[in-house]
Amino acid sequence: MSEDIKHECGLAYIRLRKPFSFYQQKYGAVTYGLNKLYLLMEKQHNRGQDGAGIAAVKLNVEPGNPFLHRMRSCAPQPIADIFFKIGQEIAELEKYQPDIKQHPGLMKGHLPFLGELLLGHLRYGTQGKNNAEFCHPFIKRDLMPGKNLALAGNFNMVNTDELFDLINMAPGDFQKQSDLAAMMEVFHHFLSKADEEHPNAADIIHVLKKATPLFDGGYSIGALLGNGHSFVMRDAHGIRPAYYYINDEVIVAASERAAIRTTFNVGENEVMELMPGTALIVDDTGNYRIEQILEPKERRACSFERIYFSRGSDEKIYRERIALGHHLSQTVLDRINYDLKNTIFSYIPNTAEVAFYGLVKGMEEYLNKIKVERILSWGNDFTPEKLEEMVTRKIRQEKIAIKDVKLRTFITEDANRNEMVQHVYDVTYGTVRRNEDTLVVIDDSIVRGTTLKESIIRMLARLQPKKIIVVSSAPQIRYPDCYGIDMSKLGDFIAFRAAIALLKERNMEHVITDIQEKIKELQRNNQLHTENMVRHIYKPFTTLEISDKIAQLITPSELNIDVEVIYQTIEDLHDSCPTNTGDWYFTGNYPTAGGNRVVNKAFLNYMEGKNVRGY
Ligand SMILES: NC(=O)CC[C@H](N)C(=O)O
Repeated sequence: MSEDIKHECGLAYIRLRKPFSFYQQKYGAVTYGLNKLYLLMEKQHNRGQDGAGIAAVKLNVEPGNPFLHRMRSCAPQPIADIFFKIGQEIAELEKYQPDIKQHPGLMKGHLPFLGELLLGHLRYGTQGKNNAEFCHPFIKRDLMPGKNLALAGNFNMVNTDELFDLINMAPGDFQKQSDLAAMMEVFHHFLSKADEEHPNAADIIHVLKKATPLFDGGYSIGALLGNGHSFVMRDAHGIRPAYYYINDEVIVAASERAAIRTTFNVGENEVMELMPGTALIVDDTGNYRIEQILEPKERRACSFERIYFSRGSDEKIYRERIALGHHLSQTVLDRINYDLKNTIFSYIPNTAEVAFYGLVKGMEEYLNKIKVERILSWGNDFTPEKLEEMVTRKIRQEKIAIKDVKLRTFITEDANRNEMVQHVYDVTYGTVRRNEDTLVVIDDSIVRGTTLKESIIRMLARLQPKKIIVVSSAPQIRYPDCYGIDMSKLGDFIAFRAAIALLKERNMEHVITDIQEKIKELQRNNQLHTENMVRHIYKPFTTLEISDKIAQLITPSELNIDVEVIYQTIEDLHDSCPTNTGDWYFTGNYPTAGGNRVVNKAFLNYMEGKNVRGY
């Protein structure tokens, strides 16, 4: 990936079903649960690097003793920071009682985070600031254990303000900025009512059925209650991912299947997908149920999870990324006029590597077909040399682009800055034959196109290829995300800028102002949610015209080199990733009503020069 899309948040939930002595005896570690939580979080660290947090609830604590603990960190390595602190606490205990780890009961009493219920979170903020205060889990304390709540999730709400209104609450300055705060208040509102009806035994299903219909957004959330109950739930469209694994000893849930597999060393089919609209609910005795809370709606699981966010070590995701690359091979062959001798294939490190293998596989299939055809056409007319030359022909693949460590340039604003910025990537010299070879490089998506322009294209041009073709394994990103990816400003998207540039070139600027007027009218009538007006910006053009404009925009003006861009088609995306059909950032088809509101608002913000998110 040439530029950071702020990923998704990551969720990690563990419920220990046995007493601590069990884990101490079986695994020699009273901290078994915490160790697993650490692994489960670390294996998903790609999902959020603004900060991390954990919460723990202890079961059967004597009244008067604390049972809910939480720690959050925004340190550069937040997960390590949290668990290092816990390690220090253990070391401190051992200083005075060297064999305390042999006494599970004592450990539980002394170590705050040694709880049977554990919740971990990795954050990339989509609302509020990126400091520790906004890191999950949020907690709500109460004298009644059943009204204590720790909440964390991977989500973005598009109706944060409305949520406070719906429960008749005036949010404070901090709360206003946070969708998690809004969600917390909604849950707590219904939880408190239910707790009053059934003290310390609120019916979670009832609470979820009351609270979740109010949420407009994509979400997977985890919660611990002070009385030892807990749940994990996923939105009705399945926009955000959630998986779980259950055995006699533990109940586990996380955002990524591969993280659970690795942490608990279990098979693909042992880890289940938490289906859209359902909740995994665990009571204070460790019994669980999967309950359909919301009627499942059309499945629109986020396709970016497969293209880029989730780790490619998942066996299905790996195959899907291969398919993404493979689907592009025919278009690439056409573009290079089937001239494989003079074409070099490469990729932008590191996430595009798997799609690259898929692309190369497609090329190999073509080459093998040609080899067979040629050899057959020779009949008996060949020499060993001729045959050898033919069978040893290969697709030329090189590691050309190299991602360097982040260059924190000390020069920020002067002319030298561009010179510095281009060194974010480097190239391998001596791979390309000057003015003869075409370079094909695949990336998983192009959002702003700035890194491509400022660094990658400039660097690749130093090798003096005849042509550079940039291939994107994702389709054109045309519309903002509002369900958990921090990609919300229209003016940032190179596809949007290309469409605007084309409108201007062709004297069609009236389209832009017409749309603005129509959106304003919708706004006046409270109808912003009814239609995605930004679609009309792209309508006059074919996808190819926009791709060509993008190619121009990412070519630095001083470079005298031919640059082309090829994008994945929507159809091939769906064919490659059949279970994750969520594609609103490519098509503008938002699964929830709030989506249209966000995209229309994003357009107004763009027109008014406001650099703020559309939700
Ligand atoms: N990426 C996410 O899932 C973000 C979660 C939440 N909206 C926050 O900003 O904290």
